[in-house]
Amino acid sequence: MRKIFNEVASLDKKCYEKFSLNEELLMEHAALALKKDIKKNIKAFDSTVLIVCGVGNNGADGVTLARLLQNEYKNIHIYIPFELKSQMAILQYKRLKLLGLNFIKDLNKVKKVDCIVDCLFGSGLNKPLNEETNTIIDKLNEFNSYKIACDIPSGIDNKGVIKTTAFKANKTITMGALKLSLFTDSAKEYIGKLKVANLGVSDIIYENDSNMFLLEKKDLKLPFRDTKNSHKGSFGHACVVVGCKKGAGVIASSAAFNFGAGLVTAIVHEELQLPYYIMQSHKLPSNVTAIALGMGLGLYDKNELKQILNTNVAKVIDADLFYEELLLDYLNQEIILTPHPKEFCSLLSLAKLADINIDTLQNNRFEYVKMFCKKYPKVTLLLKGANVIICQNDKLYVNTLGTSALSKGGSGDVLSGLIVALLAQGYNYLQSAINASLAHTLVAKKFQGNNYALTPKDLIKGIKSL
Ligand SMILES: NC(=O)C1=CN([C@@H]2O[C@H](COP(=O)(O)OP(=O)(O)OC[C@H]3O[C@@H](n4cnc5c(N)ncnc54)[C@H](O)[C@@H]3O)[C@@H](O)[C@H]2O)[C@@H](O)CC1
Ligand SMILES: Nc1ncnc2c1ncn2[C@@H]1O[C@H](COP(=O)(O)OP(=O)(O)O)[C@@H](O)[C@H]1O
Ligand SMILES: [K+]
Repeated sequence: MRKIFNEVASLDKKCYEKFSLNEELLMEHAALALKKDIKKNIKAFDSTVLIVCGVGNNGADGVTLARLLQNEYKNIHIYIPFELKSQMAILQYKRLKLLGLNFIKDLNKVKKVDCIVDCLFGSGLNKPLNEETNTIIDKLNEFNSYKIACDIPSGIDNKGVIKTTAFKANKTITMGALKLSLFTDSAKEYIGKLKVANLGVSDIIYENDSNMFLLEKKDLKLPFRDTKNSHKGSFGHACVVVGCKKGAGVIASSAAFNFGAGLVTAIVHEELQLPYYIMQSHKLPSNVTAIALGMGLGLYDKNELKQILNTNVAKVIDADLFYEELLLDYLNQEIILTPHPKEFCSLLSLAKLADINIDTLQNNRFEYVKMFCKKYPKVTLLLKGANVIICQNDKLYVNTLGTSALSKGGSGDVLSGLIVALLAQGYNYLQSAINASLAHTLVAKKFQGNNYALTPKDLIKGIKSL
């Protein structure tokens, strides 16, 4: 996993004050990282590279890049639509002028471009884009070129919100370290592949401590069975409470069994047609080790619910339970909650933390997650979305590995099943949420069929061979 920061200006400052680097040095490295990626992806000398530079230091990165790319390609077009403001941009521009590079005045005259580098705005975007900038960005997005965003796609603000439009990158090369603004659901549409540019000192020196992390494939710890002298009881007994919408519980049960739970029982009111390896019972078995509850619940007897919730074993809570006030009684204990944004809005309202709509939540996902986990530090919260956020107390993790193939009824039920399987097998709450989420998203990523075709069954099948 990699550390994520709210901002990196303080990390840059540390480089200057503690390690005697300076702004020019960092910028040269920023531009070098951009150059390296372009050289790797654009091979032919005959190519055209368009560098679009804004008024601040993001623009200065672009101007510096233009200098480094001179004579590397036949056509380097530099487009500076507004008057430069930052001292570094003015200095780099002066150097560029002396080298005699090609500035363009009218974007409409550019017909074919192999690579576009967006250096309009970076971390300094602090107000809505004006009409002219919107038009420039929309025009850039129309080109069928390899598109790189310098630091962050222009148009995404420092909270990760897109007010009007944003540059749609194939790759974002972010400077120094990962910033939280890169990981909102809406930013995911624009970021493309994400790479961190080294600014001249190693990560260990550049970065400070952080409580926020980006999850990576290599973080996944599958529940491999290392013990030889084992029996089914060694891997726990997961119980899934099946509600009115029975499919949800059936999917979760099946996912749990396939992810290693030694025994799985579906808690049902009436006998269902289930895979033969899933047991059925009207009440919780005495040797239950973990419970999944809430998915497809519908109307359910409150006393029965309380009885299940009062059982002293690990639990993952999903879906309909986020609309039940009685859940509040269980939030001061260790428990995993897996709401999607609408359910989380309900939860925030029940907890009297906020009365907000989904848009407000989506524009402030990290803030609300942190606020909730501050009030309930024992809860492990997994907020679903294009980028999943997992938070416990003051530690926050982001999983960006999911794809829109997962935007289907039943995907979340599979996730609950995976989580309860890991809880049953003895993973702690945080590790259960993290590893189940990683497995869930990596299976979707690996899926061989068309991305509209993934079913819960495919997900469960994919779990077998991750
Ligand atoms: N140590 C550093 O400062 C480093 C900075 N680097 C680059 O510098 C960038 C940050 O530079 P800046 O802080 O100058 O910020 P930006 O280059 O993102 O832009 C800030 C400038 O744009 C103006 N502005 C903001 N929003 C606007 C809007 N909507 N419409 C019109 N003008 C607007 C501001 O008034 C300011 O003049 C980073 O994203 C990164 O690319 C890198 O070179 C690495 C080192
Ligand atoms: N565009 C997307 N990119 C990545 N993951 C997604 C996307 N859309 C949905 N998901 C994931 O799919 C799952 C959907 O869960 P949920 O909404 O609870 O569905 P259901 O209740 O029907 O099972 C979540 O884990 C969510 O993060
Ligand atoms: K940019």
